[in-house]
Amino acid sequence: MKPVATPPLQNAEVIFRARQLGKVYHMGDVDVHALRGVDLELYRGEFVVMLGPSGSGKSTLLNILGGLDVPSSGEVWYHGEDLTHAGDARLTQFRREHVGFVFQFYNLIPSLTARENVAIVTEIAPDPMQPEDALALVGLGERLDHFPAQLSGGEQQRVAIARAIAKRPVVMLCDEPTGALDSATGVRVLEALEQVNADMGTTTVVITHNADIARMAHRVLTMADGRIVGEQVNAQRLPARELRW
Ligand SMILES: Nc1ncnc2c1ncn2[C@@H]1O[C@H](COP(=O)(O)OP(=O)(O)OP(=O)(O)O)[C@@H](O)[C@H]1O
Repeated sequence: MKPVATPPLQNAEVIFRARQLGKVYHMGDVDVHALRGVDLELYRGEFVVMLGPSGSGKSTLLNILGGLDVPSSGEVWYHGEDLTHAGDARLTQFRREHVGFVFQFYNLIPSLTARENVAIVTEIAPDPMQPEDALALVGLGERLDHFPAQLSGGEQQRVAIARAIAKRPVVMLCDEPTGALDSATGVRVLEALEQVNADMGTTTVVITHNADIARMAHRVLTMADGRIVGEQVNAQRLPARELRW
């Protein structure tokens, strides 16, 4: 299949805006500067891949955008709302209603089926998808009643993606979603994320150490030493299923 032309982002709606974000962790006598002045816009519907060496601040940035952590300095805005000064209760509501997280390890509940793992989230969301529909979207419509132990690693990760999308989040934040998977299985997981991004218009950020994955992105951000040091817009995107590593 031919690479897909990337639509221009200039006119797209800004979902997140970060200004001079800093994050310092105090470890005893030592200050760890995880972020050192990050400026960033994320646009509605875009697929962003974030690269950078270990310790460069990728997870810290993602966690702040998703309301799991707060910055030490600077500001982060979600639409018109200043998240920097939102209280814990508001951040919890923000995460619950608007953010889908996917991590390297799937964190499924072993005693629940795929359908039940997704239903846990849909039961507390204001406008959820049916668990069956979310699982069908990631290609698991035939595995609804399987327990995690009866699913492969890639299938478990796709259940985790279904769980994240079932509340119809505005943004999907994915930290090394293929980090524990072999290449063929990882490609299948990326296809699921690509499908969600295309079908639902969910702004998607994927952190990875794998530079090959950057070829499927609209935009590639590179971090180093707590800063964004590179930005590249792909004129053409490669479909996930064409990726090899
Ligand atoms: N909770 C924490 N307490 C103390 N230091 C932390 C904490 N979280 C992150 N750090 C430090 O902040 C820096 C940035 O970490 P971060 O996890 O954001 O990097 P990363 O680019 O995601 O790395 P990796 O690719 O290895 O996951 C590192 O030096 C890390 O040790």
